[in-house]
Amino acid sequence: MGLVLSLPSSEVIAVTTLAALSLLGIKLWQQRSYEKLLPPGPKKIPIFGNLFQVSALRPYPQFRKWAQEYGPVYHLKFGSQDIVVLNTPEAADELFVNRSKIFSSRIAPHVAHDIMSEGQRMAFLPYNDEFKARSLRLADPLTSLQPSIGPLPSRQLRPMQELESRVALYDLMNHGDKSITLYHTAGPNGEVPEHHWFSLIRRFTTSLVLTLMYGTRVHKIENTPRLHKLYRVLANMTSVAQPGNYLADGFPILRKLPDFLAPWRVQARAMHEWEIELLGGFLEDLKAEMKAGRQRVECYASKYLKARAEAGYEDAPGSGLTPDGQWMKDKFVAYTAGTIVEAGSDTTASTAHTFILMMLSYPHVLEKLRAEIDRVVGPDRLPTFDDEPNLPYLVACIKETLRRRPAAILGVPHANDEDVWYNGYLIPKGSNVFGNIWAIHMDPKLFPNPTAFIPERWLSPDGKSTSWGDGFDGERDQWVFGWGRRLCPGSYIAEASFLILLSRIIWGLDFSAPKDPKTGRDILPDLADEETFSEGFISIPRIFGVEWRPRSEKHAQIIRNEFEDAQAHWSNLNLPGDER
Ligand code: HEM
Repeated sequence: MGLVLSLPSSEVIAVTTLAALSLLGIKLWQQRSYEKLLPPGPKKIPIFGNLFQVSALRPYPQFRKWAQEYGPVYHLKFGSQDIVVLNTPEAADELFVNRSKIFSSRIAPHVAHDIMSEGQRMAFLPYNDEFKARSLRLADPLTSLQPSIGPLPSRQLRPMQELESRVALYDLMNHGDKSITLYHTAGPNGEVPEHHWFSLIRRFTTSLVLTLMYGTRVHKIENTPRLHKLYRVLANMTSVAQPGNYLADGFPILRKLPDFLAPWRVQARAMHEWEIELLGGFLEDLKAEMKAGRQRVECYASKYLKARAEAGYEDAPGSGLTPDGQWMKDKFVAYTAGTIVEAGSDTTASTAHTFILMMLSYPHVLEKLRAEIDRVVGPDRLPTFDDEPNLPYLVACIKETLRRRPAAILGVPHANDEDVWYNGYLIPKGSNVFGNIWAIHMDPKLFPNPTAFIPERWLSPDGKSTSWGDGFDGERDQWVFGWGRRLCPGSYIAEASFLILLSRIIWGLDFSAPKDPKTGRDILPDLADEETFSEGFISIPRIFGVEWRPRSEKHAQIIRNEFEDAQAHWSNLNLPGDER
């Protein structure tokens, strides 16, 4: 017979309680010791961490306050998700650039990526084989878009930027005062009315990325439901993907709930159907035209489909990669090209909107800029890309706009594939690591008087040159396009768009804010008020009125002639002409 311990029941309870308390004590001690290894940060509450201390849709003001309190790096917890925030260029360069092998992944937002995008949205892809297959194919010299940071391939788009900017200039000129005489209100989700001047600049940026990806253009704004849907898809994505917006992102355990207890899943699936109708529609149209033998301008998607067909995958429906892991199937192609269309449209357009707001808010800057452009270009022709070396103040004004109000205000967080030690702190594997662009751009040690708009801060001491400063490591002096291997692949395209569009606007058009009939003062959004800008991880200006007119009849005539000439080019390129 075995030994049977027979303790009185009160003793059993005492021993069990003691054991449980000791275990809990050890666990808490381990937890405390572990927490001491992490970067400093605000106090966390059990289970939820810091989730309720920050606005899910407008986190950047609080992220900046914490940067001022905790210094170069701090740690947060959103549910079970570790969040690490880097607040100096040195910290971000060290992890995202010098240790890019480890810090180039993403923690995909579960609801936005896994469900709504069926795991196919490129900007959220982890640094895995799918990402690399996508990148390698994009890097193929046959395709139009170079994947990372090379300035040269983006030049292929310049002829289109040159032509499309003529159309934008003509549109703004003819738009006249519609933005102020018609009373415009944004839609319930911030939708921009099609008659508003914001739409005219968006048409320019969207048309460019559509040409690049699908070989077609946006030749009209009215009655283009697809165009309007594109912006709704984009706005929806930026709010669904915002970290902290869905509990299921921070608490993986909730993902096991059945549908009837997980309304977000049902919603996100419906959003997927709604998105793919648009993104897949672009691809299906192109395929149909290719099958019918109709030629579009060479573009990324047509080259990709041709190359894929030659490799034996003419039809490859579905998500993910082909069985050999080499080629994207249709949904993946649609999301890849679609991501570039969405990533390249509103970020660039909204920065141009912000630029106009800055010019109206700082008239002495506008005066100085116009004097530079008039001196270099004169009244007889439009500015061109060749003028860039002689327009340092323009480049400085664009950079100051990007600094003062970066569109992707907290960037897109990276994730680390291993535990990492930095400055004596542990950054746990799988953290969501933010480069706090907003705190860096607003740091008075780097940018004295940071809320003021001072283009001169970017000029060389003799005032004669400005570099874009977004190249490789050491040269960088602004961080609006992110870091390392995930650095924005469209940065050179965006800069060229700003250069050609904004130089032409300043050259050819006068613009002013509407006046308050009572006070006679300009009605302009307040730059100090966060509500001037939208919520979501792309934070962009809400619509505001501007009156547009040509600077002189001579300027107007040149703008009309250049627009007419562009129509001939569209026809030669087999692209639709502008309908107004
Ligand atoms: C003012 C304009 C723009 C801004 C502020 C901007 C900003 C950014 C930022 C901050 C990132 C994340 C970088 C990182 O992870 O560190 C990004 C990624 C990306 N951008 Fe841009 N961008 C702009 C224009 C464009 C344009 C014109 C295109 C396409 C033609 C584009 C395509 C992309 C793509 C595809 C990604 C995802 C890259 C990846 O995940 O590897 N962007 N952008």
